[in-house]
Amino acid sequence: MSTSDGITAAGGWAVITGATGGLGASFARALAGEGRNVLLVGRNETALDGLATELTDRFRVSARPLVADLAEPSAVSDLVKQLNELDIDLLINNAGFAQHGPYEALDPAGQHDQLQVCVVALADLAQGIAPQLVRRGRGGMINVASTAAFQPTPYLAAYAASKAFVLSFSQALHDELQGKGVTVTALCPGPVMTGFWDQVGSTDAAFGQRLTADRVVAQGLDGFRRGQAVVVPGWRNLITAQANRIIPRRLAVKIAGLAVRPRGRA
Ligand SMILES: NC(=O)C1=CN([C@@H]2O[C@H](COP(=O)(O)OP(=O)(O)OC[C@H]3O[C@@H](n4cnc5c(N)ncnc54)[C@H](OP(=O)(O)O)[C@@H]3O)[C@@H](O)[C@H]2O)C=CC1
Ligand SMILES: CC(=O)[C@H](N)C(=O)O
Repeated sequence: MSTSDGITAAGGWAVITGATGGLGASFARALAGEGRNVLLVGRNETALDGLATELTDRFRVSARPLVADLAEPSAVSDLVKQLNELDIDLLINNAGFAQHGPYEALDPAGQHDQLQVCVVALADLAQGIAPQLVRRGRGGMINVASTAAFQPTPYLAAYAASKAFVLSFSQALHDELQGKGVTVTALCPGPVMTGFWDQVGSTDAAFGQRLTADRVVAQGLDGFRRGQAVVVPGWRNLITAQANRIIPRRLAVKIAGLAVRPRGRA
């Protein structure tokens, strides 16, 4: 059985990082609902087990939980080895989190982990599976960036920079791999009310058009199937992203900082 994007439903696996909730769980449900086998990666074993059971029962697919802390370089290299023992068609590089606030007040270990998860692990996983995608000449990856990728963002400085990396990296890979039958898409959501914001601790930085996780995922998968390099769900988010490419960068930074500044703090 083969789906419209050429990804084999029977046998081929989709790997979803950050599958324990939010966008990742929504990707897992959408893909399993199409008959894909799914490998669910995250740290919360109970949540992964629960989702794997749900997907197996509902959709009669294989759903495997895989516990890994992507802030740990050795866990990422172990994961790459495991991925190469499977027939992977699709990588959803989704795990990530943000720290918000005045830079000097942010937890240094958290900042370091944020870069490990959002940048280093994402790039290592992409490179880990690229050879098998190219060898087969089909499938691809969706790398989850953000509307924060389009401009430097005060109070989300490292997070926005990490998402700018994801956007640039994905656009470059898209160009390299499209001639080899492999699609790479950067998905750039605006605010989605997931556990992400509980982890951030406030919604002060939730700037832009709010959409549900299911809608963001549906648009991401649709854009991927159309071979798009970049998907920005929501027309208002798309206009803001485009405007930030046109206006002077200094002005874009100022506006972003005003939009997401911590309320009630300096
Ligand atoms: N929500 C939003 O407004 C937006 C989100 N995004 C991006 O979307 C992606 C998904 O976020 P969202 O679903 O909203 O947030 P959630 O907090 O709901 O999900 C984040 C996922 O990332 C996983 N994760 C975090 N740290 C690690 C780690 N060290 N190792 C392994 N997995 C980890 C979490 O799993 P666990 O805790 O089990 O490890 C969880 O499954 C992120 O990359 C985020 O930056 C982009 C734009 C807007
Ligand atoms: C500031 C935002 O809402 C952004 N899309 C994100 O959190 O990644």
